[in-house]
Amino acid sequence: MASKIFVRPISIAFNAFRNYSSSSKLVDVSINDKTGIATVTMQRPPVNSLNYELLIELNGAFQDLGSKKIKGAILTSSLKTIFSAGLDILEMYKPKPERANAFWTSLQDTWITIFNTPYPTVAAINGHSPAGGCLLSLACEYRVMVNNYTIGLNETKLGIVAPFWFVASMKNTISNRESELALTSGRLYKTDEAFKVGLVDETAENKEDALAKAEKFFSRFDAVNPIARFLTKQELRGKIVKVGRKTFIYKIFRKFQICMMTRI
Ligand SMILES: CCCCC/C=C\C/C=C\CCC/C=C/C(=O)SCCNC(=O)CCNC(=O)[C@H](O)C(C)(C)COP(=O)(O)OP(=O)(O)OC[C@H]1O[C@@H](n2cnc3c(N)ncnc32)[C@H](O)[C@@H]1OP(=O)(O)O
Repeated sequence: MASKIFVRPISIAFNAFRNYSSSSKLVDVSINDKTGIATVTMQRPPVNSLNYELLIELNGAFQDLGSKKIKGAILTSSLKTIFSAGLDILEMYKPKPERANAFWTSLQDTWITIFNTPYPTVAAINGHSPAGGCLLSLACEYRVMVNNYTIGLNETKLGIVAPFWFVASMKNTISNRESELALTSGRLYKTDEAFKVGLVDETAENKEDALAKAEKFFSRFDAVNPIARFLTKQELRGKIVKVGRKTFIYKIFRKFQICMMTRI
C-alpha cells in the first residue's frame, strides 16, 4: 500500500520568485508502507527537462524524505523513453539575471540535496539521460539503467562546458581517465557501454526490472547502522560538495555561466 507525500509548494520554497511558481505537480512521491521504499518520479512531459520549478519540487521532495523513516529512495521518470533531457534549454536562453541566478542555485541545491541524503538512493534510469539528466543520476548512490538508451555528460558536443561539480560527480563514479575521455568528447554511452565503464551499476530489461533491482540494492544495508552509514557517506562525498558550493572559484564560475546564459 503506497501513501502519497504532498510536495512542498514552490511558492513556499522560494518566495522571492513567487511569479515563477506553479501549482502543477511535476514530481510524484510515494512511499511503500510495507518496504519503506520511496519512489520519486519526475513527470514533466515531454522530456523532463529540468526547469526551475521541477528542480524546486525535486529538491523539496528529497529534503522532505529526510524527515521520514524510509529505507531508501528511487529516482525515476514517468515518461516512456526519457529519464531526463537535462537542463531546460529555455531556462538558458536569454533569461533575466534573477531567474538565471535562481535557476542555477536551484540546480546546485538539488544536486547537493540528492548527493548528500542520509538515506540510500538509486536512480532507476528508464530512458535517455543526457547532461543534467546524467548529473541527477550521478548524485544517487547507485544506478540501474534500462537497455538501449543513452547517458553521459555531452556538454562539449553542445559547445558548453560542464561545471566542475558535474565533472566531480562523474569522477566520483568512474575513473579519472574515463571521465576525461568521456567529457572532452561529450560522449553519450549506450546502456551496455555505460555498464562496462561503471557509469551504471546494473542494466535492466524494462522499468519494472529496474525498479526491482533498485529495491534490492537497499537490502545491502539491512544489517548496517544507518548513522554509521550516513557518516561514512559524508566522509566520502563531503569534500566534493564543499568544493562545489563554497569556493571562490564556484562564485566566479557561476557569474560566468549567468553571463553566458544572458548573452546567447
Ligand atoms: C544548449 C545550449 C545552452 C547554452 C547554455 C549556456 C550556458 C550554461 C552553462 C553551462 C551549463 C552546463 C550544463 C548543461 C547541462 C545540460 O543539461 S544542457 C541540456 C542538454 N540536453 C540535451 O542535450 C538533450 C537534448 N535533447 C535530446 O537529445 C532529445 O530531445 C531526447 C531527450 C533524447 C529526446 O528525444 P525524442 O524522444 O526524439 O524527443 P524530441 O527530440 O523530439 O524532443 C521532444 C521535445 O522536447 C524538447 N526538448 C528536448 N530536450 C530539451 C531540453 N533539454 N530542454 C527543453 N526542451 C527540450 C524538444 O525541443 C521537443 O520539443 P518540441 O516537441 O519540438 O516542441
